[in-house]
Amino acid sequence: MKQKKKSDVAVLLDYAGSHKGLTFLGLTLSAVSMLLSMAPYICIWLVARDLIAVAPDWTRAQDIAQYGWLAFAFAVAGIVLYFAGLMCTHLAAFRTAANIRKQGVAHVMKAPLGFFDSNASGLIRGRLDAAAADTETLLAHNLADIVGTITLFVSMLVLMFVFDWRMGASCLLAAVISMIAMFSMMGGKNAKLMAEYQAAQDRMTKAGTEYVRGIPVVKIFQQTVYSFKAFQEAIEDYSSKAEHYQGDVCRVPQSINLTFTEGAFVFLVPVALFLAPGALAGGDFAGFITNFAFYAVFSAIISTALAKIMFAASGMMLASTALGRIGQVMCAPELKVPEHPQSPGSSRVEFEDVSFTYDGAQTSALSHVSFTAEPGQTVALVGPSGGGKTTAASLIPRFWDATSGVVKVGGVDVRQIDPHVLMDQIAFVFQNSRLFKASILENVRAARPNATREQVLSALMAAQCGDILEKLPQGMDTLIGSEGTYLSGGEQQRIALARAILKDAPIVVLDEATAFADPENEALIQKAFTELTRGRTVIMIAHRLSTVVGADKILVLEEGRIVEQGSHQELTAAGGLYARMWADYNQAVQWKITSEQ
Ligand SMILES: Nc1ncnc2c1ncn2[C@@H]1O[C@H](COP(=O)(O)OP(=O)(O)OP(=O)(O)O)[C@@H](O)[C@H]1O
Repeated sequence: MKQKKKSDVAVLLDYAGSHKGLTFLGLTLSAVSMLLSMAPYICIWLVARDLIAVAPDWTRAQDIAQYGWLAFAFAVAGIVLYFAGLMCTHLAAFRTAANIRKQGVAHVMKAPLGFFDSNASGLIRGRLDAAAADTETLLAHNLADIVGTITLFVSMLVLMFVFDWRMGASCLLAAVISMIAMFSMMGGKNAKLMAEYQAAQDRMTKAGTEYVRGIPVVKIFQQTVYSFKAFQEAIEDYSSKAEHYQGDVCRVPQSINLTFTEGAFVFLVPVALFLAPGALAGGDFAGFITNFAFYAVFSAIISTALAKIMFAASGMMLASTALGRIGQVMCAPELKVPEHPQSPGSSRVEFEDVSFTYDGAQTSALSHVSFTAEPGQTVALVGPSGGGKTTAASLIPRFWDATSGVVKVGGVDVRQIDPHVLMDQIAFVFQNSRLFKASILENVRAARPNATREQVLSALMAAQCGDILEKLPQGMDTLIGSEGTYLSGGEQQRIALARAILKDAPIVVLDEATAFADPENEALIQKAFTELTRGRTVIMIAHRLSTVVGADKILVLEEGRIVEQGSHQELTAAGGLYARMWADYNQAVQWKITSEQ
């Protein structure tokens, strides 16, 4: 059965949780305040009625001061309740937005780590933050305005019968036409146009951001005209859509809407002129004038309420888009946690006929991969770019789960191991290991929060970071990334290695790229690698073949398959892909040495 889609307001109220009551209280106060704000108009009507009744002997109108005070009291009470209502809706809105942020972050925390690879965490946080903020206006202001306006319309229907239904109907008619014009801009086929217009606006913002981000590359390669093209196309697309929507589609309904919003009395005057002769003949001209005065003044509130509804409609759209973005975050896949977790028996890593396809990809990144890394062994993954090395390594700490086949650690399927226990078993170092904006001490200690300073220092020394500590003013207490303390790529890599050394996990997954490093750094990184991998099971993604010569086993991955495996000697003797890669590597080294001579 097709499930009925929940309205945006219902979804928001779900997020409000226990603060739902506060929202309803705020909305009730807003409705009551709208009723109170109409009372002064009735008092004005009473004053006008009494004055006209006693004219020209005004002294006989004794109750008018009393009506004046009453009007004042109602107005003040209306304002007080309005602000009290706003306070409730604001509190509820802020708490709901906080709930959205909390629930979003809690959900994202359950996502597999690989999710953050394709969805930068900053982007997720930014999206969640902005979207949560966008819902605030709806809950804090717009809903109260909508409830206030509905109250106004119901009261108008009542007032139509209390005073003069024909004049009341003329005011109501103006309001109804204005609303129809407004909704025609947003409903039907215009809703699709509006969505396209908003999508074009989104694309333009993204293209602008991309353009600004790419400025350094653009400058280096002198590609100013080319790079601006995408941004320019996005701007042109947006402006043509905006012109079409705002200019062609909205011109007429917008004009009608504004005319009737600002001139809610347009039908009142002709209706009054039409009714005047009858009132004169009927002998109650004074009553007629009084009613006219009431509706003429009352039409001012209609304009204000309609203007509020217009803002509310745009707030609804903003919140609807925001809820869509929040929904995307909430749809992040969840890492399945085993009900009866098992403990890994050793540091053996095993792939049994493992295949893996990324979400949305046409081809598999890994196909039927099987291999074993015995405790203490080093297994190197080599092969052409895109062969699946990083993917294979990512399946061990469950960045992703295998699409088919089993990845085992210590004889247990990784999906059956408690994620925390699994993480404790594995230390991983990637090419661009991220360091936090914190001290070196805290960065390294992230691996083992209860480690002492001495333990951190000894990990730093094992990772060959002595020279880094020496040149920094506060040694390992120096904050990284602030006040000019920036570390080179190779230096950052060594700090990340210290972190992995401190973790002291039995399995090490490492991406051996030394792309950042100068020869001096490279030698130090190699030493740190040796410290880190000693006595551990190591799965190493190797980019430079010199580092894999001593590996116990080398797996050559091409297009997601293991095409060769064996030791360096066996593979070079086999004369296959590895032998060709090795020959190419030596030639490149030779060429480097010759050109440096
Ligand atoms: N997050 C992702 N989403 C979709 N496809 C991906 C993703 N990451 C990698 N791929 C694809 O999976 C395949 C294997 O990529 P992988 O990064 O594992 O190769 P690799 O051997 O590590 O390459 P390199 O040596 O260049 O780092 C490639 O075709 C790649 O395009």
